[in-house]
Amino acid sequence: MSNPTIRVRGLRRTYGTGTTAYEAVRGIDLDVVGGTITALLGTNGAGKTSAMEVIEGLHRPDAGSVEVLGLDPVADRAQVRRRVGVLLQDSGFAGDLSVAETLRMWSDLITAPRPVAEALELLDLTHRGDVTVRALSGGERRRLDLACTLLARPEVLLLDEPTTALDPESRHRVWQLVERLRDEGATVLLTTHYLEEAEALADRLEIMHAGRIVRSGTPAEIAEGHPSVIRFRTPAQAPAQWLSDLPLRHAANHDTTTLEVDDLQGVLGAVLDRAATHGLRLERLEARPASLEAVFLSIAGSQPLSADQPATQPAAQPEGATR
Ligand SMILES: Nc1ncnc2c1ncn2[C@@H]1O[C@H](COP(=O)(O)OP(=O)(O)OP(=O)(O)O)[C@@H](O)[C@H]1O
Repeated sequence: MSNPTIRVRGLRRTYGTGTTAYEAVRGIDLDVVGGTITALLGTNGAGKTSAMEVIEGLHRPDAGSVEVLGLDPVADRAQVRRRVGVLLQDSGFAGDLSVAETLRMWSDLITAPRPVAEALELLDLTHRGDVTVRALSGGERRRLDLACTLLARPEVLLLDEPTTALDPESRHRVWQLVERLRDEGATVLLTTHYLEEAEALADRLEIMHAGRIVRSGTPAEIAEGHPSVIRFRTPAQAPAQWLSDLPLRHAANHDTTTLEVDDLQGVLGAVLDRAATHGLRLERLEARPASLEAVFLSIAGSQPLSADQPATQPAAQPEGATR
């Protein structure tokens, strides 16, 4: 295999020093092959942004190494900047410039930029070109962020939560755009909290928990071995034990019947046959294959700390509050 476009080995990042030191990234290895999309997923506070910031060259690693396009993102910053597009979680724009002016200002800094009109069109912002940045919605501002990132036609895209704050339609469009850029040859590493999108669109997933990568692989490889789920409203007239001889991993039977199964098609067929035989209507019937959600629940429920970790931990935080 040729060298990966992004190569990370033994990456560690610590905040603070001495007794207040906290190691947010605890030795991760990561390869992103050229022309693919990798999604870095994780529980809240897992260390995704802390790792991305080192890969982006905003911080030096405390240990380990990062190479992007064979270059060191800090030491070779000037070369890396020309070839790598970075989308941070928050970026500052001058609120009183218009959308088109903002893009023109950025494009003046770039050799051979993508035309501003094309960048506006890619992010569905053409009709907002004359609006001041201050007047944009959160989702439009995020799209402007991404438009600025794409001006330089980067070979590598490092995107920290590109679809956060977007409505479902815009999210869908951004994912289509990211896929298209990948198909044109770009290499993409992104973080996201949207598991279904990552599952459907990323070539490879890396799941972080408590500073480490705990699962890696294609979406199918990662979901493998986790149960599929059949769910329906429990029919009032169902005879006792009508499903008890089916090969179920687990069954919960309250107002809603939830069956965890390995053979989704086989068990679903048997359930439908029996419902027909007993004249039962299965309201709100759903059948879902093994999903990342199940993997996530099993990771989030696992012990977060192991013996070799430092004793100092940050105070408990509300969901989503990382800084
Ligand atoms: N500047 C900082 N000083 C101290 N601790 C920090 C700092 N930034 C992040 N942390 C801690 O490092 C850990 C990892 O944070 P990070 O933002 O990298 O996680 P994340 O996976 O991106 O989380 P989320 O999905 O919630 O955005 C968290 O426990 C966070 O509180």
